[in-house]
Amino acid sequence: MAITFTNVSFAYPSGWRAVDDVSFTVRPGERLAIVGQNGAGKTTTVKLMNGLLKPTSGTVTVDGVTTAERTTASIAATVGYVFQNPDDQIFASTVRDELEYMPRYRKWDDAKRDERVARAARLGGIERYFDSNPNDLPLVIRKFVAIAAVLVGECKYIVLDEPTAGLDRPGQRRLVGLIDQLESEGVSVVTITHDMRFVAQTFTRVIAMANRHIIADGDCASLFASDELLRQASIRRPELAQLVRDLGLSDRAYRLDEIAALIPDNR
Ligand SMILES: Nc1ncnc2c1ncn2[C@@H]1O[C@H](COP(=O)(O)OP(=O)(O)OP(=O)(O)O)[C@@H](O)[C@H]1O
Repeated sequence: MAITFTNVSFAYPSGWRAVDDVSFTVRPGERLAIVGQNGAGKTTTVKLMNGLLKPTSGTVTVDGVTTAERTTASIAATVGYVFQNPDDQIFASTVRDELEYMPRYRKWDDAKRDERVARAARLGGIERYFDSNPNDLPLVIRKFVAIAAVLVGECKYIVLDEPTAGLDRPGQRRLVGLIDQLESEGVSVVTITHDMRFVAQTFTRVIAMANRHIIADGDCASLFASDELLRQASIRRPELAQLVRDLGLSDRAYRLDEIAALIPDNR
């Protein structure tokens, strides 16, 4: 059980090759951040995961079945995709209708619908907005409506495109809590992000992309330790990692607890 890319390339109809010979696997319950310069191919890569795009060459399999043989709607039951801009996703005139769309489409019975909708709304912290028109809600809440609408489904893999963009601190905390909860349930979370603080706090595995290719796939410490990889991917090292490096304490520490342990006790 996994999402597996094997030598995947993708060219848009214009002929522009956006992803070139990419191979990697996303395992159940894993959390993975995909980072890299603008135009590196990150969004194209995650759209290949849920069949929004199909490879031009190579194969993408979801739990053993190639996406080329499945409809996007059927893959979406396994791989959920939350758009960067909630307004590209939300279409219903109340939050309740938005969350109940999928159960209706899948013809779930009322008990299952109510249970899944209530859970998703609780995870997204949006219960009190059920009867609101999403257009009347602030961006932070709309982002959680979009996430909750995907969580209603029983996806084993969830893709979040730039989830922290536009989020305030409480929103970021809620997002991290939600990712923790999904991990505990064995759901994989794949995130595209430019927010290196979020990556450092929330992810252990990170894929860096540059110029259509994967240039690194491993732990955050290894990526943050390499000036060359950061340069190629146009990524800035998180402030804490840079600070401990400048102080000569460590090349690999980047989390507060690790850094605290490195500081000599001067009392
Ligand atoms: N529909 C399209 N038709 C043609 N080219 C496209 C299309 N969508 C994206 N591209 C091009 O493919 C390349 C990769 O785009 P992609 O959106 O995957 O990059 P990205 O890494 O997600 O970038 P960003 O961080 O800016 O979102 C870019 O050069 C982009 O201009």
